[in-house]
Amino acid sequence: MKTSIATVSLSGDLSDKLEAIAKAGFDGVEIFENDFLIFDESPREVGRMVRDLGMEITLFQPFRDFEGMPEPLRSRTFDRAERKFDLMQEMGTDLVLVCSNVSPAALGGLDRAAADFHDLGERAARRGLRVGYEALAWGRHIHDHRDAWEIVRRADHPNIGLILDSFHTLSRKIDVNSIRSIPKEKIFIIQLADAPLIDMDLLYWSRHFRNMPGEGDLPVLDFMKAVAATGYDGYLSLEIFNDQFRGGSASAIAVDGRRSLIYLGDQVKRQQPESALPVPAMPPRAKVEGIAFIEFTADEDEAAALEALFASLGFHKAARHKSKRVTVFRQGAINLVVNTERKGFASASYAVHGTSAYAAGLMVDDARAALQRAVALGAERFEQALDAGEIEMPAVRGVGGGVLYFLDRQSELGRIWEIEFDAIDDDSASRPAGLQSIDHMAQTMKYEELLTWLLFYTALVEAEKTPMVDIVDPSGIVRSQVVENVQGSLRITMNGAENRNTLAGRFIAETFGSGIQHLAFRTDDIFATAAALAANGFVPLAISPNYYDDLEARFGLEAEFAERLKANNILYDRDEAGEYFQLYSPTYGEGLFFEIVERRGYRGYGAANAIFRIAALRKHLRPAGLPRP
Ligand SMILES: O=C(O)c1ccc(O)c(O)c1
Ligand SMILES: [Mg+2]
Repeated sequence: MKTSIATVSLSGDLSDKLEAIAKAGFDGVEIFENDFLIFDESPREVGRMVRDLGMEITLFQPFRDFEGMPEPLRSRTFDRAERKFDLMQEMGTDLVLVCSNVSPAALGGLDRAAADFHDLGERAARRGLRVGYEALAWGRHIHDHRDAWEIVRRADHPNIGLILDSFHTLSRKIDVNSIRSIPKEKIFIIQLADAPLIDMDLLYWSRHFRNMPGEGDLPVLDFMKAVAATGYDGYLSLEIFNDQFRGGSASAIAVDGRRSLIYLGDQVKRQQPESALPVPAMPPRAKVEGIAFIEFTADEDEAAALEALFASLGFHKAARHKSKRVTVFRQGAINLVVNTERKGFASASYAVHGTSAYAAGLMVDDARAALQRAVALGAERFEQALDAGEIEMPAVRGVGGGVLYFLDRQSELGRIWEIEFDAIDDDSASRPAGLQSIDHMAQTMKYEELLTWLLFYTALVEAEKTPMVDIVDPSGIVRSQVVENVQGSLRITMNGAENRNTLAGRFIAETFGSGIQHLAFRTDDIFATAAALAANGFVPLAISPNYYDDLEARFGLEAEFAERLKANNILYDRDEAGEYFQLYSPTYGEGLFFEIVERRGYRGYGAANAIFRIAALRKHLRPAGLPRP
């Protein structure tokens, strides 16, 4: 599959952009005129830079306000085109994108536009160049690819073709099936972009909010399936106008971009196996049975404190690693691993982030296939030296530089606890509290990283995103996005902090990076669990009594039931599907905390309760600015 991206999609100057694009593995690049105009090198030099990086220039763009001009503007427009043709020949590209005219001077009429394109095609042919016509969603006369295609068809010139851009077609909700009958050789290139659904002016939406296929809400896959049905096998080229991407890391955005195209191609190939799109073969998205373990890194003192907390939550010390300072705490299907090694990656993570949950293990259908897919999608493989008797566990780098491991039941990985660990008898007095499994894992990150990890997870494993919700923190907004599978066996909540004053923002600042901020454990009986926890000496996060008065009124709860919730500091939510109960621990260290939930049919995450939980958790933070104890 040939991949390309428009330089406008990334931050930096042209040479920074080109380097990031090449490094991410793209085959081609669209040179956006402004990126060239503000750059000091000659067109010839730009062409050389692109080719030295092993890429080609897929097209030069945009050429604006061309078709339908009255004289004398028409002649001037053709002169302007000749100047750009000179430039293209120096750069070494044969394709220019002409976007539909937005000028008030433009005259309508498909035949007039077709005649203009025929003439332009003659001029282009003399130089061996090609012209692709794209309908902008806000074009003055032409704003629908069906009209643009009709103009190209009537222009009837081999050097004139159509450029389809998913944003322009999908933002206007134009039926994508109209693409299927276009001859593939008349489609000169495909531009791709997604966008979140926001009700706003089309031009503004397009210029500021586009994102990578799969990151937004537009049916880009349907668009791409229609394109593939024509037999199209050329470049897929990203054109992403996005304010945040322009200010972000060019290399990170480029990696996301290439991942989005590979994932899109993969979906097309699976749903339309007969399509000609040359997509790299890779295993399907991994099926996740659950989160098999979470691994913490800590020093000896903090490990002891964590251990005491785990004991109060009803975990028992279950196994010790045969050769490493690694202990497993278990309850139900939950494995919490504490690593106090002084060498290796756990130790390096501790040095950077302090006590933290730096790794997670997913139980999947085929761990090695999951790794293969992750690598095909451009994920960074994680490997470290093994001791004798250790099993190699497939892994990639995840959020905040942490590690995401893959286990399965079909290989020895499913017996990791028996193979690498010795079972131990726990001598503590704590009793199980009915915690069954990890309901969800909450990862906190900067807002700019949300789309990256959303795409990472959804491209890699069988899981989908749910709509973004705003969480109100007394010090700002945190955006929350969920990735979950239909079975509910994988639930990841990602919180994107916009500033460092929110609880989430502080977590990132204090632990020097993104990571797992909390784990939610599932119980089948929240009240029995609360009683068992109390017997173990667990002190829950205290919730304001005012919350319970409001709750009683809001849901029409029985006074006795509301009183019971209040007595146990349990938060409550309800929707059409059922009821939800939440109980929290205070924060540990720099903002790490635990949650216990019971779901009675409910599928959400208690977003309405977040403000109460955050306000309560904040009381446990040490004042900002004080050094770590
Ligand atoms: O916003 C624009 O003007 C613009 C220009 C060129 C394109 O290919 C496009 O999709 C949009
Ligand atoms: Mg475009």
